[in-house]
Amino acid sequence: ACDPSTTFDYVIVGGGTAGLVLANRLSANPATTVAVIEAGDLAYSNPNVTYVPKSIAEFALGLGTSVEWGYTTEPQRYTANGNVTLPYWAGKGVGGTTLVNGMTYVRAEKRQIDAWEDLGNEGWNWETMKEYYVEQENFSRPSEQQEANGATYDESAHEYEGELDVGFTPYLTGQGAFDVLRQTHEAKGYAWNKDVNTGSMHGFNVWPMTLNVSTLMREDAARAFYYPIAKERPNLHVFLNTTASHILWKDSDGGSEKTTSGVEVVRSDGTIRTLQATREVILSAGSIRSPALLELSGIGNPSVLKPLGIETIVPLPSVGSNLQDQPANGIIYSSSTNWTGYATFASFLTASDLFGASLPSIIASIASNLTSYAHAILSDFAPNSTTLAIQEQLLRHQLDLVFAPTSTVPLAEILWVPTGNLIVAQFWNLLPFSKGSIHINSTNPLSQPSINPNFLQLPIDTLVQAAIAVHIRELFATPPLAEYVTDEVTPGFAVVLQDATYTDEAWIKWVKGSFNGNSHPVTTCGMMARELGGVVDAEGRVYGTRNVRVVDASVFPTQISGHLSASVYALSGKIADAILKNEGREQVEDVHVAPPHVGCGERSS
Ligand SMILES: Cc1cc2nc3c(=O)[nH]c(=O)nc-3n(C[C@H](O)[C@H](O)[C@H](O)COP(=O)(O)OP(=O)(O)OC[C@H]3O[C@@H](n4cnc5c(N)ncnc54)[C@H](O)[C@@H]3O)c2cc1C
Repeated sequence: ACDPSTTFDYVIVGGGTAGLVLANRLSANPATTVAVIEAGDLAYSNPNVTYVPKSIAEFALGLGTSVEWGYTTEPQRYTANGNVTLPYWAGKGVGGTTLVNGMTYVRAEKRQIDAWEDLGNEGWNWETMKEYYVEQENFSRPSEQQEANGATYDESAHEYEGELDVGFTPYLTGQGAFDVLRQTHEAKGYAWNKDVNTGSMHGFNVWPMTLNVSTLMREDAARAFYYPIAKERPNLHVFLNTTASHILWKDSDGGSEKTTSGVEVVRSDGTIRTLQATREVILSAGSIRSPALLELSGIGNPSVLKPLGIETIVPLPSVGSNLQDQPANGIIYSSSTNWTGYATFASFLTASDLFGASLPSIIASIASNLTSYAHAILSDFAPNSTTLAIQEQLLRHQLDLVFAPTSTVPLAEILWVPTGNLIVAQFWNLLPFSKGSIHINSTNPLSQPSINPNFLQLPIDTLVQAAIAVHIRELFATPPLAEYVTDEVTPGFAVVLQDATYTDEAWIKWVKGSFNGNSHPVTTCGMMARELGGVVDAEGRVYGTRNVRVVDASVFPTQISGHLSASVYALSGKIADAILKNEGREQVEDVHVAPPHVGCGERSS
């Protein structure tokens, strides 16, 4: 039976960062019906969401509340004691992880987006992504006072009439902090970067945030892409507090590719319902839940599905594997100044900055270890997820891209946070080689999948983290910054001797004993050539299916040096256009070849 209230052209699972861009674009045509299924609720006037922090103590107030899933990782084998579990954050509600994130708006490095094309993704390069970064943005120019505190920008890198509000925090730390940090970086040979969002990220910069500078509210995905259109589009329906359980398949579709008919969902009262999709089902449930939903629907690695009694519908062995996330540590100094405000200062450094004259020997060492790295990755994956040759090829690609002596791709990020009588340098290896996985461990769609980022699996990643730490110490010892600090609080010279080098055991031990995860998971449904272990093609279509896509951070072919949301929005905008283009093509074919298709409660033309 065809019930218009449960039948839509497109069913999007996940009303988050990617899902709401898609919903917005696909429902622009009033004749197209779109359903969004969201496990959480609206957070329109939730103060934990809307609040713009005045100091780091107020960072992301929604974490640990109802707008956050509250995941934890599997025990992390490569930590100091080998069994630490870490909190793993993800947003829940209309707006997704942008309800709880740090609001940093930083795109990516040009060369690393260009490299997505090398992995079998035709048309994915900086120029094509840039169109969407720019088109979506509603950039607010900084005030004179903000400029004096370091908030600068390149006019040509931005758009001023898009939907996504971006601007500098009105609480930006003053007290000369910008000049102190800038001069210190320049003294060490790291240039000041006037705008981190031009595709050239290198150096020291002040980053903008996803916020509305007039209303002083967080700009989450719903404020940008859903609330402004919600009332005027009866063809767009959001199912709140509704969790998708699995994709439904048509029995026979006359082809080798599987065709979906919709999605089964569970409402918060436990009732089960079906939403039909006449065109496509699009998973935008994020890097944790999109691979889980594929597995619950029979798409994945048979060695994961079979023990759970799930029939393999499409064998795609790398679903859930290739997880890449970043370990983060913090170095803290005491300061004689009492710092106030919210700091948005960051430095992005390359492998050549970190390793200097030792870079050739580091490259040689990584190159000679590639096979053993690939073995280590393979041994932590589910059986037959990938092959040694594929993992070696992917590692080689990363090595060439990131460690080449002339590479511009940032490997390290350092956030500088002067706060109270402290200056904190929070830092992470942006592009670790280690790989983890996310898989279901139960057929219950409501239970948390096993999340294993495998932080610091490969020793090179710990070494990079230690090399960043050494650089931070050098920066703290360089004037003028040196004049503003009194002592090292963390780790402290008693724990790691002042002159310890990055290979020193004390650094390695401290990094492994004190890191946290960044909750920046990507590549669990990687967009890559199928031969490389890709899960989706260059338009987000799941291999082996006719009308199922994944569109969210899980399809990033690689980790990036930017913060993820800007690139998730842009990626989603680009795939939405591909879907619409395809739709246009099909409609032309309908007119010429087939009788006009009038479905259930949707297209009438
Ligand atoms: C603590 C934290 C800080 C961060 N800071 C920044 C930052 O400062 N700047 C930045 O750019 N990026 C940041 N990020 C990363 C960035 O916000 C995310 O990577 C990005 O928003 C993810 O977008 P997505 O579309 O892939 O998933 P999400 O935005 O997470 O959307 C997925 C949606 O799907 C829903 N869902 C999941 N499963 C189901 C299901 N079965 N049925 C129905 N709905 C479901 C979820 O509830 C969610 O709403 C941060 C992330 C975290 C966790």
